Amino acid sequence: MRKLISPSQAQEAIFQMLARSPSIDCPIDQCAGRILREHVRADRPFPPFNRSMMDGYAIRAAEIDVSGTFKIIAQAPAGAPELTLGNEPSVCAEIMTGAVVPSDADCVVPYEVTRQIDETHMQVIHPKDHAAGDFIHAYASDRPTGEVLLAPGIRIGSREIAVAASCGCKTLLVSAKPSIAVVSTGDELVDITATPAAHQIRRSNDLMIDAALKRRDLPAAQLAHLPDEPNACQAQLQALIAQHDLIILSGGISMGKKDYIPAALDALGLHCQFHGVAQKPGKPLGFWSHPECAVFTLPGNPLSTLTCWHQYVLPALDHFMGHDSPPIPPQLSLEAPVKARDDITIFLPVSRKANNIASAQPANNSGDLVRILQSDGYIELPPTQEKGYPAGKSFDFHLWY
Ligand SMILES: Nc1nc2c(c(=O)[nH]1)N[C@H]1C(S)=C(S)[C@@H](COP(=O)(O)OP(=O)(O)OC[C@H]3O[C@@H](n4cnc5c(N)ncnc54)[C@H](O)[C@@H]3O)O[C@H]1N2
Ligand code: MOO
Repeated sequence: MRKLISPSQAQEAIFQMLARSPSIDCPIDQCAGRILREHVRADRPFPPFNRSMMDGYAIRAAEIDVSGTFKIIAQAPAGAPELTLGNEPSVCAEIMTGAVVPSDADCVVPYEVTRQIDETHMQVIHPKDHAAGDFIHAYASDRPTGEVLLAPGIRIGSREIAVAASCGCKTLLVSAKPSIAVVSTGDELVDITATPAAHQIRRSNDLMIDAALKRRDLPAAQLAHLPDEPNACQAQLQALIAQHDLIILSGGISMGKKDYIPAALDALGLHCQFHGVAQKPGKPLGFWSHPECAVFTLPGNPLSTLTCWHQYVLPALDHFMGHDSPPIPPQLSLEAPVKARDDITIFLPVSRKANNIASAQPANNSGDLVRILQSDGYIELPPTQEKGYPAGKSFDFHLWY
């Protein structure tokens, strides 16, 4: 490990070195969850005509007299071109929701507030209750033609799909998904299909990372396992670096005699941006870069891997994809006093209770992956000379994926 840097310096270093994903055209029905890389402008006004908001009658408001009676002279269904009421006074058109309001009408009166007199006449029950503009979604009142409706960098959800579809976008320019390899290391680890011997454990970090990536719609292109043997480890890493944009590796990066990863990455010509962060868990976190590939080395203890994935890899993926305005983390306030450190940041697992209260759920240590089940996420406790924080103090909360 090198000189420890702070969590914010680590994040800054990652953002500075990480390239941007290229943009690709994507069919609109496959864009949900992706990051937009173009401006989408209104190709016509929103709405493109005076749209009736109710089923009822289109009238001229100034013609409502004490009798409230109108002659029905036309039908204006949705999907029919604009019509006019003409010169005859006190006439109306029967109109449907979504239909174009006749050019010389200015008010829509819903059926519920009228009474049908006969086949061709209706009466407005309370004549004084209606005015010009009622129940008309006016032409261009939402947005004029040419206005930017969607800007680059946003995550596309159902609302954005609806707006883009309304503008006639069959495809959208979005960030290409990176090819990601998730890599585990360590001779003590066996595949879940194998029965572990007494000295072995089943591999779980790789599946944990892949599951979190899948929730972000970025499944790993490859899961690989490296042996604790320097030459094989370096050769396999070289092949992985050649094939993928990002590598998320867990384990083999602290100070053990068989922690070969840092030396292998150095030997392969990658540049170590940092190795060692003043935080717990996750102190041996590292980041190596190369023009075509970036490697996150997450400490192998499961809670360290999980926390570092959330704190560093997830924002880095957003940055890589061009999504630069991730949501501001909610603040939770401590239910009871907690211990902190004066030299390092603590990421403390907590459960989220009503009224945004954080209840500490510390693990036994960062190898305890079962206790994490009782937490909903973690809060970030910066270093403090007091070595603790009182009940009621608020901190950024990050939900587990
Ligand atoms: N002398 C020092 N020793 C250690 C330091 C240190 O600063 N000085 N840091 C400690 C910290 S903090 C952590 S965290 C760990 C991280 O070590 P590594 O990244 O080298 O991880 P390993 O030693 O390979 O594994 C640690 C632990 O996690 C288990 N593990 C690893 N990968 C997986 C996986 N894919 N699935 C499930 N479990 C996994 C592994 O079996 C070990 O038990 O180093 C401390 N040591
Ligand atoms: O990074 Mo370690 O998580 O303190 O065991």
